[in-house]
Amino acid sequence: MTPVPQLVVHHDKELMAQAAAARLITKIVDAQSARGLASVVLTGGRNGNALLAAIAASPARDAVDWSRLELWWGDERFVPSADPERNAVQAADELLAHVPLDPARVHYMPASDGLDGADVEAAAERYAEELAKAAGPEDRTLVPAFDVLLLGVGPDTHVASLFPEHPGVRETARTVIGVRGAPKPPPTRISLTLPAIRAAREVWLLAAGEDKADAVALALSSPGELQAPASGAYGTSRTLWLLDRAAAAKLPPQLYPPASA
Ligand SMILES: O=C1O[C@H](COP(=O)(O)O)[C@@H](O)[C@H](O)[C@H]1O
Repeated sequence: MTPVPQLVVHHDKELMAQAAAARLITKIVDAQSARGLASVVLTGGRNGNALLAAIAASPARDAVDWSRLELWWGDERFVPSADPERNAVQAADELLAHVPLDPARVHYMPASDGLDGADVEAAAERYAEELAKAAGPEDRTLVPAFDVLLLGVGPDTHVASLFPEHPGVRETARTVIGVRGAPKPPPTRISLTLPAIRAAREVWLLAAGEDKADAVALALSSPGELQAPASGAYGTSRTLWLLDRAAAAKLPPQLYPPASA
């Protein structure tokens, strides 16, 4: 059964990033205590980067055993590996370059100067194979049951690189796709699909700022994932929307959580 989304509304985007960082640190520490390893899927975008920066600034980051963290990406801009537009380059600037990760556990999506060159479909297939190898027999799909999968919500309700009415949002067979002609630049990207996203134990959707208010209201009024891809993103045990007041401003009153800080 699809878990009902839970909403937490913070006062502003800075507080939202700090609270999300505290939440993610705790989640990673708990997963490492329970299973030895934790796995997190990172997002790009302003809110995802603010969350990483807040982790970097938190003294509690030292509670994480960074060498026992598997990192994946939900999407990537298909540009050369050192291009500042890459989500991975931005994540390195904000956090990854400042913590002692095990490089073998950091699963970058391919870049356009990688083994497949400019062939984005082959690059997507390569990432799908890497995910499939990591999926254990206990996983019911071709991707691991990630502890937390982060998604920034775009102002048009896109998540990862799945855009409204775009072919990728209809994909049901593959776990990773090449995206061409994305409405947001750069046009060529790699993305997890909705079935891959839904293999995560917990999916956390991040949206802050007034430019996200329409998207949040639309996605949470269930118009369907074709029109609002964010509405099709949920986890097997929890779906959490982390918002600030500006992004929650257009939610219908029955959805607005009463006791958010
Ligand atoms: O292009 C992308 O945009 C979305 C949302 O970004 P935001 O800056 O509007 O929050 C992001 O989630 C995705 O990973 C990224 O590739």
